[in-house]
This record gives sequence, structure tokens and C-alpha cells, in this order.
Amino acid sequence: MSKSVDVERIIAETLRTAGVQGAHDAAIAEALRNRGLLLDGIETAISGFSGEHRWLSNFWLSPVTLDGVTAATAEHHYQAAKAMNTDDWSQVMSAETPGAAKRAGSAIEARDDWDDVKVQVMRRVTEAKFKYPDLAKRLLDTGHAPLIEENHWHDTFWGVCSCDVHGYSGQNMLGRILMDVRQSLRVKLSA
Ligand SMILES: Nc1nc(O)c(N)c(N[C@@H]2O[C@H](COP(=O)(O)O)[C@@H](O)[C@H]2O)n1
Repeated sequence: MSKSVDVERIIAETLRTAGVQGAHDAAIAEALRNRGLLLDGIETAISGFSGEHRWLSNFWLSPVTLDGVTAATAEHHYQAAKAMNTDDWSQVMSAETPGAAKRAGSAIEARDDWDDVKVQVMRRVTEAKFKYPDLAKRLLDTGHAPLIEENHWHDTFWGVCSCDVHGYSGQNMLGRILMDVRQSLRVKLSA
């Protein structure tokens, strides 16, 4: 399967998640193409949150305030939300880097219902991250580009892994949340 077809499938899944039901992937892709929202393949997508698109990553160094608490990065908030006690929470929140926050978050015991709530947590953290006008503008400026958290570290839940084994597959949950937050910002702007 070519990368461009994968992008179409990811967009189709995203639309279905957003409530567009019952349409065949190819029909959805065709409808998007007719509206100028899907051009020809991977070039139109932002695939991989590095370089000029690093700000889309949860590892981006910008403060994120959620429930009155400011963390150094979105990753700090996301990982700290796993904690079951304040010691663990503080340890994650005080990590020096987002990578260290991720490692700290993996080392603590996560709340029992973590798998049930983690997408909602990520959604709240992402919304909080893009409350900052500069980042909100950058997100809106991506227009309708598919946002794909392409990675090479085998994360097929939050992203799409492009290693030889996974071959550019994954649920792209972070990408979907980012597109969803972008759509909410767009709606707010036009209200
Ligand atoms: N290792 C690594 N480097 C980056 O640059 C990343 N953006 C990530 N991904 C983030 O890791 C989080 C997933 O953590 P769990 O596996 O759910 O504990 C999530 O925020 C990804 O965006 N990883």
C-alpha cells in the first residue's frame, strides 16, 4: 500500500471519528479532493512533528497551563496525569526535559483506568497547549493539512510508525486530536 493511500485511510478514519459515517474511504477521499482539501498524497500532509513542525509535538518546549497548573511542556502534563499520588505527580512535573517526563511517567504506577482516560487527557492537554495565541495561529495556518504523528519508535497508538516492520501504520490518535482541536479553533474563529 502506498503512502498516499495510507493518508487517505487516516483521513477517512478521522472523519468517521468525527461522525461522518457509512461512506467508503475512496468516496470520502474523492469528496475531500473535490473540495480541494486533499491534494495528491503525502506532500499535502504534515507527516512527522520534527524540524519546522516540531511545535506540533508534545515535546515542544512551551508552557502549558491546565487546571491552574503550568507545566514546562504538554508531555509533562500528559505523563503526570498517570500519577496516583502527589509524590509521583511532582516527580514527573519537575522532570528537566519532556523526554525525562516521559521516562518518569513510564516508571510510576499509572492509575487503574489510565487506558480508558488517556485519550481524553491528551485532548485536554492539547486544547490547553493551543490556548496560547501564537500556537493557535500556527495550528490554524496548517489549514486542512492532514496532521500525522509519524514516528520511528513504534508508537502505533498516538502516531503512525514508519519503520520497516510497521510500514507506516498506526491509529494516529495524537494527529486526530490535533486536527480536532484545529477544527474547534476554526469554528470558534468563525462564530
Ligand atoms: N520518544 C518520543 N519522542 C518524541 O519526540 C515524542 N513526541 C514522543 N511521543 C510522545 O510520547 C507520549 C506517549 O507516551 P505513552 O506511551 O502514552 O506513555 C505521547 O505524548 C507522544 O506524543 N516520544
